[in-house]
Amino acid sequence: MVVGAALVRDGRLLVQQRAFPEDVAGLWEIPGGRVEPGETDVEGLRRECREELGVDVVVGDRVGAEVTLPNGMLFRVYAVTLDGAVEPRAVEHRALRWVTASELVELDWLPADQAFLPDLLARISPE
Ligand SMILES: Nc1nc2c([nH]c(=O)n2[C@H]2C[C@H](O)[C@@H](COP(=O)(O)OP(=O)(O)OP(=O)(O)O)O2)c(=O)[nH]1
Repeated sequence: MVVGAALVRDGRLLVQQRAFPEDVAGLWEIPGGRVEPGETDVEGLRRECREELGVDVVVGDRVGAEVTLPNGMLFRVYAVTLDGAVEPRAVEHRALRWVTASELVELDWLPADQAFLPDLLARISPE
């Protein structure tokens, strides 16, 4: 299971640019990662947000449908909010951006993410 965070603030979604592995470096994704054995989705997503962004989050409702990744893993997205005043920073990634709806559709996304872009767009207030 892979979990992803849909973090929207002031009508913008937080996205991050992968630095590795080489075949996907430069592509954009939402924060998250693999759920470890013994973790719930919520625990895994909170851990990944601490590791990748250096922030605590509150995990809310599911966003969109589950997607099957090319490696066979399931990918689930959850709405999250920041828990505290710490600003997210790119710990493991090349860059972070808060994007509007029109910027979101222009990014080079990891291929699997195309499936839930409409659900992410629906979470961003119209410009
Ligand atoms: N975090 C994240 N992973 C995604 C997205 N879309 C997508 O296909 N993936 C895939 C890439 C990887 O195969 C898998 C999770 O990758 P990851 O590198 O973030 O997870 P992780 O931190 O647990 O990885 P690892 O270093 O332990 O291998 O999910 C996305 O939007 N966000």
